[in-house]
Amino acid sequence: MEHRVLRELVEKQELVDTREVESVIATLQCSGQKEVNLAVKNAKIAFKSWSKKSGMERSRVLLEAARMIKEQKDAIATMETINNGKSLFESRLDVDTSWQCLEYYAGLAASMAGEHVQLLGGSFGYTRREPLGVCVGIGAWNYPFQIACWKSAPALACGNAMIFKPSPFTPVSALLLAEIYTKAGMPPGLFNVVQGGAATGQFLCQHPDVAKVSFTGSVPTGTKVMEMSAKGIKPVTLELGGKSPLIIFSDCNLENAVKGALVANFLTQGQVCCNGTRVFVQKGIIDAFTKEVVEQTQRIKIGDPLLEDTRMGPLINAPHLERVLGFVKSAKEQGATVLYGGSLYVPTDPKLKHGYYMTPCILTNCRDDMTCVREEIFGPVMSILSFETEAEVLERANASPYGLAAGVFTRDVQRAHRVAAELQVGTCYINNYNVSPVELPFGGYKKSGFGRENGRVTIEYYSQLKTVYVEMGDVESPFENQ
Ligand SMILES: NC(=O)C1=CN([C@@H]2O[C@H](COP(=O)(O)OP(=O)(O)OC[C@H]3O[C@@H](n4cnc5c(N)ncnc54)[C@H](O)[C@@H]3O)[C@@H](O)[C@H]2O)C=CC1
Ligand SMILES: NCCCC(=O)O
Repeated sequence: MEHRVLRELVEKQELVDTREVESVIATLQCSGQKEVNLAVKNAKIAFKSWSKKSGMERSRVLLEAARMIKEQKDAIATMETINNGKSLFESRLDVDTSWQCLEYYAGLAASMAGEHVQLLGGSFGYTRREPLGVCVGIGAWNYPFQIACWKSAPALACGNAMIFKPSPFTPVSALLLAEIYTKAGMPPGLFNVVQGGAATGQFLCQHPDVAKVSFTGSVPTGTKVMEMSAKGIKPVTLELGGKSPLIIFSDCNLENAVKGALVANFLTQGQVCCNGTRVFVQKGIIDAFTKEVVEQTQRIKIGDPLLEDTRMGPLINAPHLERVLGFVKSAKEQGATVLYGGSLYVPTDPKLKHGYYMTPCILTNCRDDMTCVREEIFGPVMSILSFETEAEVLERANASPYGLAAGVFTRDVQRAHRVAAELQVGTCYINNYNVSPVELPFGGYKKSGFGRENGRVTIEYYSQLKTVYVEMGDVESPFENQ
């Protein structure tokens, strides 16, 4: 189905049938080498005119696109829910952080500047911050629209062109973004969407005219993307997986800590890279905390994600559901206690009965060496671990190959900052979790990747610095009068 048609159906609310489990919402063709070459060729042409525009001109187009996204928020969110399965409530939040990202980089587009340096004898130098060229964005399936915006907004603001490949599991919403960008005034070809899986991704990474790759996905695929990019000496941004710790001290505000733990584990059915799935709770409050967490988790409304009061929809697909349930099974085998959930969920609505639903899971009696505590599950499974001292919990929290995020709940302000400084992670939340204001950089340490999305610093990842030396005197040559 052509995407314009799909969007019109959403606007007219004629997509009711997509609530039928396993119904086809769109059929799209994979892009092969030929289509990738064409996309790169068109992007190169568009780059020529776009990169010559002033920052203010680029800013106006991005602001118009942000306005259109805001205006079409409900239609885009509905599409995203159909695309991914997350609740409509959450899709709306994703659309908000998407237009906010465009607005933010529109604001920075005109401020891209170099510096002026005075040198001996009146000579001077200056630097110019210049775009890279044709950038590639490769996205995961958990935040399809948001990832497309978080990658394209800074790239385009800096004067680059972008070719974006969404995950083949969620191919639709990036197309809406392409339409919006074009209507907002971007030259055709400046933001291209190509569809496909690993092969298409490889064509993109290996293309000699691609200047940079920004990737969101798993560590094994990120490794391959980096290898391919290394062959072409291309810079990469890697937003990879995680197994983040959430540390709850006994002096915390318990009510907030419980809410934080749910937000850290159950958004988007737990399929969030930065989730705080290793929940370390200080011994004195572990019983009170666990009781309240279980009570609140039991109340999460699971079901049709298009309904206003649903907070948990289905997982992305059947193999992934099986994989997540497999982690729960192995946790039990290794001695963990399933205090709540962790099983297949069959909604009462007969249309949903074959959906990929599961109940959110709380595991206790966990040890650091268990698979559920060491490996990224990417599903709604929270492991609760007990600790006694700050030094002990820091050592255990950092004992992971990942370093995407962490959280700490405490009323002791000095401890909060001390712990944040010691945690080996790219983002640390104090007394909250999983809030992603676009003004703040987001990205990982260790195997969770490098480079950043959002924040002012991302301008540096989508531009390069040229130094210009200006001689105000004569050339002094060592070869003169020899
Ligand atoms: N740090 C972050 O910001 C985020 C990280 N993730 C991580 O992503 C994973 C889940 O997402 P998935 O889509 O399953 O990851 P994935 O690594 O399987 O796929 C990600 C993207 O790479 C493409 N791809 C697959 N093989 C490729 C290859 N050889 N060359 C180039 N591209 C290729 C896929 O088609 C998809 O678009 C989890 O591990 C999660 O932690 C997910 C979202 C955000
Ligand atoms: N809004 C949080 C982004 C995290 C992720 O892409 O998984």
